[in-house]
Amino acid sequence: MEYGLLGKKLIYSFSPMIHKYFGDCEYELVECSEEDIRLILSGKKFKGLNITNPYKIMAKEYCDKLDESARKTGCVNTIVNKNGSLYGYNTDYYGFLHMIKKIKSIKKESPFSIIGSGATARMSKVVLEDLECQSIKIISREDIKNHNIEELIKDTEILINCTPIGVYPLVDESFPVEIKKLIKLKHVIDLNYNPLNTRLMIEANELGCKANSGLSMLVAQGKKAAEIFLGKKIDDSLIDEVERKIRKRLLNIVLIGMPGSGKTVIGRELAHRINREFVDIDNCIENLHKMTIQKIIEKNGIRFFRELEKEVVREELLSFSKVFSTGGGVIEDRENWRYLKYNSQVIYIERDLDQLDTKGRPLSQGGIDRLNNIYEKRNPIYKKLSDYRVKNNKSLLETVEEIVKVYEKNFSY
Ligand SMILES: Nc1ncnc2c1ncn2[C@@H]1O[C@H](COP(=O)(O)OP(=O)(O)OP(=O)(O)O)[C@@H](O)[C@H]1O
Ligand SMILES: O=C(O)C1=C[C@@H](O)[C@@H](O)[C@H](O)C1
Ligand SMILES: [Mg+2]
Repeated sequence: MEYGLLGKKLIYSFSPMIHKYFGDCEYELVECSEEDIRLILSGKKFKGLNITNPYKIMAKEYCDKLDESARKTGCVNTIVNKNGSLYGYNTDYYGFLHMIKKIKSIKKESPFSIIGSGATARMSKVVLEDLECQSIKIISREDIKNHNIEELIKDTEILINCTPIGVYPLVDESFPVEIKKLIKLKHVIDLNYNPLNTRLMIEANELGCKANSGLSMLVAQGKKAAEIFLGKKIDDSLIDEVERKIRKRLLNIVLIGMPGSGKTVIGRELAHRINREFVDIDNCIENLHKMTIQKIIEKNGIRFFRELEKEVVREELLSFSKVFSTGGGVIEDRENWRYLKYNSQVIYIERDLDQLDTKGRPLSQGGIDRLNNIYEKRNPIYKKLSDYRVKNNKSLLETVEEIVKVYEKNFSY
């Protein structure tokens, strides 16, 4: 192995993609036990490594020299092999520093709470101290179990999650601090990045707080690691560019809206136009159950159908880089709401009610009054869940073109 990442569980990692952008080097993901990692580090048959959880503290033992970031944090996430001598760094330190400096609304006077007690929590504390932040509380999982934590950290304005809670595939794991009780909370930084919007971030947004994921830190630490691996300077401006590229490449586009509004035909054409895979959730349900939606509902009832739909939504919407069309009723089940947000930008397709196609759609039967009823109930939810709204009262190709423009302009945010 030349370059790569060692850690216990790595299926969620974006590091190979990041190192492709910065160094275009062979970069492998290697899941290791502690014994494996000790053998790899002592064998020294590599050029450069990143180390992730839970081995960042242990990795320090194998380094002949540590830079300041590694010394101060007591953790190593980057090791370069120079003629048999191992040099250890903590590029997370630089990545987090870069990220925090970019968020203009964060002030050093703000009360911070760091949740976690591992290497990431240690590193975050050192960065905040170096930035002369005045109030930093560190809360471990033990503290959460033993105290009324929301009372203890009630002044928190900025909360930083340094635990892996909510990381793919356990995306639904709920955060142990009830953030709605933190009435001064303004900003949540979740240092996880897969899914792109974590449950904690989605809940923070619902409370009106700002939320950032760890993607910006991950890219910035990757840039620093690439510089160390390759022994060359990489311009800082590339950090934002790579982050934008990654977001644009990974974010799904999910189309929601009334039954018969054009989600499937638009989705198919859009995917073709921007060269992405297209997935129609209704079509997945039909394939899974080997029956048309109409038949499934006639035979087993709407409840049964909604359960199948939820199963498929969960399976499909944690992937990346696709265009999805959904069934009009996907928003009826609140548990699907988060799934629409985890890795996607949601576009509400709006078409005049008298233009909606009702053929073969059992729930749309009963004329315009029936459609009006459905619309009154669902329209506020479609609006609430969507990032963009696009009217489909023009030709199909014009509607698709409008969505392509939204995608080109906004998807990297
Ligand atoms: N802009 C448009 N111009 C002409 N026909 C359109 C337009 N948009 C949609 N249609 C037609 O409306 C019908 C319904 O479209 P489609 O099946 O894509 O809707 P849908 O939103 O996916 O419905 P469902 O919620 O039932 O899955 C199709 O026959 C489609 O060709
Ligand atoms: O998830 C990842 O790919 C990584 C996470 C952090 O631990 C980083 O320190 C590491 O370099 C890469
Ligand atoms: Mg459809």
